[in-house]
Amino acid sequence: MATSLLSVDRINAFYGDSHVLHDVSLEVSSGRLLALLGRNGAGKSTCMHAVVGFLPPRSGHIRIGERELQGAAPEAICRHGVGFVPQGRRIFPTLTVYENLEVAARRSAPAAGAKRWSRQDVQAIFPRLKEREKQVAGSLSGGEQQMLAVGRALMTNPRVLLLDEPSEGLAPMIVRELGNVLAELKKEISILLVEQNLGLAMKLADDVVLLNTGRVVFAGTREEFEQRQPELQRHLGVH
Ligand SMILES: Nc1ncnc2c1ncn2[C@@H]1O[C@H](COP(=O)(O)OP(=O)(O)OP(=O)(O)O)[C@@H](O)[C@H]1O
Repeated sequence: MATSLLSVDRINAFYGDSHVLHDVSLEVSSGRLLALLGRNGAGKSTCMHAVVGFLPPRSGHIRIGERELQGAAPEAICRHGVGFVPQGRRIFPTLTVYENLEVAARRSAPAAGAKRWSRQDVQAIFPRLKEREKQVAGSLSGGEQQMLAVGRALMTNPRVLLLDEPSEGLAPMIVRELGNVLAELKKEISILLVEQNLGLAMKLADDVVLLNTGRVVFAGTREEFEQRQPELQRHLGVH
């Protein structure tokens, strides 16, 4: 049986008085990719923001391995091995690809169980980033910028990688290319993926959690999800 790496256990999160996540639980197992699905506004990004410490939940637990993350600051959560690629790819547009990767590098020892990533390791997964090494990041295509954003997160030596809608705004051909490199990447690291593109999510997912208005309406393997897809379709956006 796969061992749990990132565990989100019955969290409740609020924006002011607005209760957005209701007893949400999920487990990212070691070596697996979990796709977190749901319509616009279902609470997927909020769930990621809860994990990385931007919106600490009011109740529940978040653990990586044995370590409790609930209540920890975002820097500490990152140091304990949670890498985050937010929606909209935060890269430094005026720095080169090389510089973007190097400034993200963590010099301290990786968290227990994490790999130390070098720029060369990242470029082996994303050969485009080798070809474009000297180019300023702002001049890259959308797909390349997304790869760079993922590469920057890898340079922090995460144990688990959180990707928030990596395909957003990319042309279908580029999404296919991104899907191929993410398929390679998932051999190296456990991933929590938020994705509106169901085709991409199904190509990559081992496990699926489906949210509707901040509540889990399905949790299981991709195969179980696909079997129940006709009845679950109403909880998905039209993509
Ligand atoms: N900063 C905020 N302040 C108040 N409410 C917010 C804030 N951010 C999100 N919400 C609300 O929280 C709920 C969940 O939003 P969230 O962004 O997590 O959904 P999502 O599933 O990621 O959707 P999307 O695909 O549109 O990003 C929505 O009702 C949204 O309007």
